[in-house]
Amino acid sequence: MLSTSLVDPRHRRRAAAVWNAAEPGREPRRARVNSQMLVLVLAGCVLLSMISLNTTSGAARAGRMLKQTSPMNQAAELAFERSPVPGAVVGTKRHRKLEHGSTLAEEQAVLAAGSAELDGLDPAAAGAAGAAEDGQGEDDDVEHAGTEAAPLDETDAEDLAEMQLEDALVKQDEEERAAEARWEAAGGADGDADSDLESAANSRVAAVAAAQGAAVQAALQVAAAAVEQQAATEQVAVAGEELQPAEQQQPAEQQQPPEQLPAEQQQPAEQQPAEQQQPAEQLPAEQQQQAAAEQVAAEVKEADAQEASVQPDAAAAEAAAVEAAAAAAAAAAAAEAAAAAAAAEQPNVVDAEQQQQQQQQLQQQQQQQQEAAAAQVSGDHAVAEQPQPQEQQQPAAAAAEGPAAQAAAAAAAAAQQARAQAQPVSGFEPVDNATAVVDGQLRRRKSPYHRALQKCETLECVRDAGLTQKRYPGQFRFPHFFMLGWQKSATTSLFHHLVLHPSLLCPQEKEPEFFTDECGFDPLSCPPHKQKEYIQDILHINRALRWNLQRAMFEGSTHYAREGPRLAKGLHELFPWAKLIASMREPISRSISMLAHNVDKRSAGCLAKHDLFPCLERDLPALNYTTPLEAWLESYPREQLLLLQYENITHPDRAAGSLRVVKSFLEIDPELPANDLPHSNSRAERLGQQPEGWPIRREQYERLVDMVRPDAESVARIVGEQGFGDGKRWMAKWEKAWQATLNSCTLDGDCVVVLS
Ligand SMILES: Nc1ncnc2c1ncn2[C@@H]1O[C@H](COP(=O)(O)OS(=O)(=O)O)[C@@H](OP(=O)(O)O)[C@H]1O
Repeated sequence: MLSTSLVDPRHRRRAAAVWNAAEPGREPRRARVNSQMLVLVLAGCVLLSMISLNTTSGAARAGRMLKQTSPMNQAAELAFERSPVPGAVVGTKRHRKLEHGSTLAEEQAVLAAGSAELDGLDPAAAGAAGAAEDGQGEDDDVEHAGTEAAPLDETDAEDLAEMQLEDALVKQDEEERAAEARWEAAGGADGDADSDLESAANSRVAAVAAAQGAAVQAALQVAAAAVEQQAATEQVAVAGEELQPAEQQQPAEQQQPPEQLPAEQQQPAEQQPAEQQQPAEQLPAEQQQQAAAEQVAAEVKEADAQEASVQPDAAAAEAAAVEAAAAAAAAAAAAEAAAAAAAAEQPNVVDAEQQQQQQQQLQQQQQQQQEAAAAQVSGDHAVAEQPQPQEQQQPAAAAAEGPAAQAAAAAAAAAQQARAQAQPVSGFEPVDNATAVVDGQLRRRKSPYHRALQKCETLECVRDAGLTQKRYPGQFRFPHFFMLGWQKSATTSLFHHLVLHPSLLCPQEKEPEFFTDECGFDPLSCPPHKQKEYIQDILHINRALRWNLQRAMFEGSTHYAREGPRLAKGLHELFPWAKLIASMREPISRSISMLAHNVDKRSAGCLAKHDLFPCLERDLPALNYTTPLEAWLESYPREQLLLLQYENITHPDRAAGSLRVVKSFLEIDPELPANDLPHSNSRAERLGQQPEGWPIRREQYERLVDMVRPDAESVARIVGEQGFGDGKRWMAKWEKAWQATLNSCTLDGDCVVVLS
């Protein structure tokens, strides 16, 4: 207003007239005043122009910074966005400034002098609001003025606005922190509660995530276990083809007992819940994963309502899967241990024979399925007599065809041998046991066989259940096997070893002799109360049922072996599935051991008088092996009988291998318990200080040998013919025992009896 009045010429003339009229003679002083006022007006115009420029440019800079640093100030940001001032104008100015090369410190030093003009200006509000309220024309003026003004001035204005905006932002942060502190002080409890809720929510999320993770892990483990089991099953199938299990050689009605049926065939569908009809380990891996994923989804959904239930379910699934993996790993470890043990004992003659037998099994798979196993027990395989497996013959044949063919054949033979060593010796299939462990349903649910056995009080019932009812994998028939004898052939030691096995249950006593002494050799005609007593008290059926038949019950009565002609048929009618174990000892030694066994009876005089011959001559004919052995072989399939040789299983270097063969035959882990045969029931225990040293005349002993030799040779023949082992080596063991006594004889013919 002032500047306008002073500059206008009409106002200036009117003011001069008034001034001159009122005070004549003031003309020179008035001229000076006028010139001074003109200078002041011009200075005011320049100042106004600068103020206008600073305000507009500051608004642009403030809006840009607000956009970058304070998204919360939406009003200022919106104003900045609507303003056409920033963009090219500000950018052009900034670009131009950089071309000048001025630093921020130089600009701030220049700005410091005039910063007082803008103190108190709120750039966020005034600048942005001003830019929003200003018209396009004014913006054009700013643009024009900016380009004409010194670049340093424009930059100074921007930086000043930026500094002020930073101060404003610091102030805003301080205010927010103060507000936060006030809010916390006033609502701490609520804050804690929220924190707790958040923590709880996080915990729940974490729990669900953990459940998901555990279940997924369980699914993966189940899938891995299934894959592993499938591989193991295929391996067993290969072994079955190679070793030809005994069951495959059984008569038609026995060739596929329930335990060999697929699980889904063993259990009628209508008798099983859906989830039990196809146990998890029998599902394809993909289905298991899908099922596990569905379970996870259900569990996560359920977690909202019942959070705690998720973890146990997932943990149970994981535990089951881990158990499965552990069982599979244990089975694999057992197989490896067996292979390693076999490899470690290679220098041993028996183990070398075992390996040869395994090779022979591979070669003779279509004819003599367990010949090698029995031969291992007998330890009578002559290396020179071993027919070469085909795989070993191939390299020799290939030698003529060139080194490459020979190498290939050798590699094949080595692979075959390695595979044979990796396989269980015979019978024992870890997969079956692993399956039994993996299938958690087995422990919670009774098989039809189990339910049928529960009701049995008669032998006929037990037989019918064993023949007709479905069993789960891993369940043994009841009873599983018999130790038939023969007496004084280390049967007690073997019994003591077997009862320690985790898959076996101990009967009431070692030698109940039930069928020979209680039932007149006809089990099914036995009085009902005795049958019930046998089932419940001797064989402890309830104990077997408590173990869900996953532990096998057996019985060992050494009279059974010799009573083969009267007992074998009846026992087979009753328990056609039973496995039979028999051990034979050199007959003269056995007879002397029998005398020691009956030292408090009629044989006391024989030993006391040191006159063995009459007693042995009396007893030996009754100790015939051949007739009862043939009786057992007539009634039972060869594959269900394991024939041991005492001299082999009691040999310190061969006992372990023999025990493995026994347990493999029984389809239980051959490595448990540790394969050390105890020495039980020795004549030393009975006779005290005189367990041996009985004199005998050479001709007497030779006569005894002549008495037993035909039976011995007959046994050796059966051993060879039936594939129990090498008959000649069998016979050689007994010949060696006889020769030991004959070697003790003096030139006068006085000998000392040496027992095997
Ligand atoms: N590990 C070991 N090493 C060597 N000898 C052993 C071993 N275990 C048992 N035996 C001998 O076997 C004889 C006892 O056999 P049994 O237990 O079958 O006798 S019984 O029929 O059950 O009474 C008995 O033979 P004698 O001593 O000659 O009487 C035992 O000493």
